[in-house]
Amino acid sequence: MAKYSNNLELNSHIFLIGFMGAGKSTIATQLKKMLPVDQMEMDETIAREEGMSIPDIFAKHGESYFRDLETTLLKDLSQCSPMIVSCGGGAVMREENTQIMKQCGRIVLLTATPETVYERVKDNTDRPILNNNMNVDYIRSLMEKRRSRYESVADITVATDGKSAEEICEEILSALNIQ
Ligand SMILES: Nc1ncnc2c1ncn2[C@@H]1O[C@H](COP(=O)(O)OP(=O)(O)O)[C@@H](O)[C@H]1O
Ligand SMILES: O=C(O)C1=C[C@@H](OP(=O)(O)O)[C@@H](O)[C@H](O)C1
Ligand SMILES: [Mg+2]
Repeated sequence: MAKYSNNLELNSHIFLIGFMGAGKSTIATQLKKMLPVDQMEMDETIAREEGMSIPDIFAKHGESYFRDLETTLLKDLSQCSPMIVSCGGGAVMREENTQIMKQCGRIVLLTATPETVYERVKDNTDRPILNNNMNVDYIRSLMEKRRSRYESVADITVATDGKSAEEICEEILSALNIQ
């Protein structure tokens, strides 16, 4: 693991994208251990700056308010030194957001099957979009709606089912030629 950390300078951000539960936050944390750069969790930053949780932001202000916060944060990020960015699963659905990401980083799509996603997120109540629809069928249908968007914006794609965080990171670094 440490083999990456001594001689590497990232020259652009690494944006982790993909459906809820694909493992973006988990993999960002693992990548941070392998690379000498900072990590940014978009949801966490937004929640901290707003002083309330993501479900509370959705409940109080609505989804489009949250989406505007994502865009503002990405604009700010584009001015920062390279880091590993764990995006919210819906961030790339907005074209403006994708343009910002493309200009200042590489986009890594993490995938997982609907069944895997369900198993990973079923006991969690932090995702307002799933809170009233926590079942495999709904996850599958929303994933299908988003799939082409995710695939078309990604520079590389890594499937995560049945893999450890370390294995996934090794695949990402290899595909990005970072070693
Ligand atoms: N490769 C993996 N194998 C098993 N569990 C995982 C894996 N990646 C993430 N998880 C688990 O799935 C849940 C959702 O992961 P998270 O990183 O929050 O996803 P995302 O940020 O994409 O929504 C967490 O409980 C996490 O521990
Ligand atoms: O897919 C989405 O629309 C969302 C994904 C969430 O992040 P994760 O993908 O990290 O769960 C969070 O940004 C918000 O609940 C909306
Ligand atoms: Mg996350």
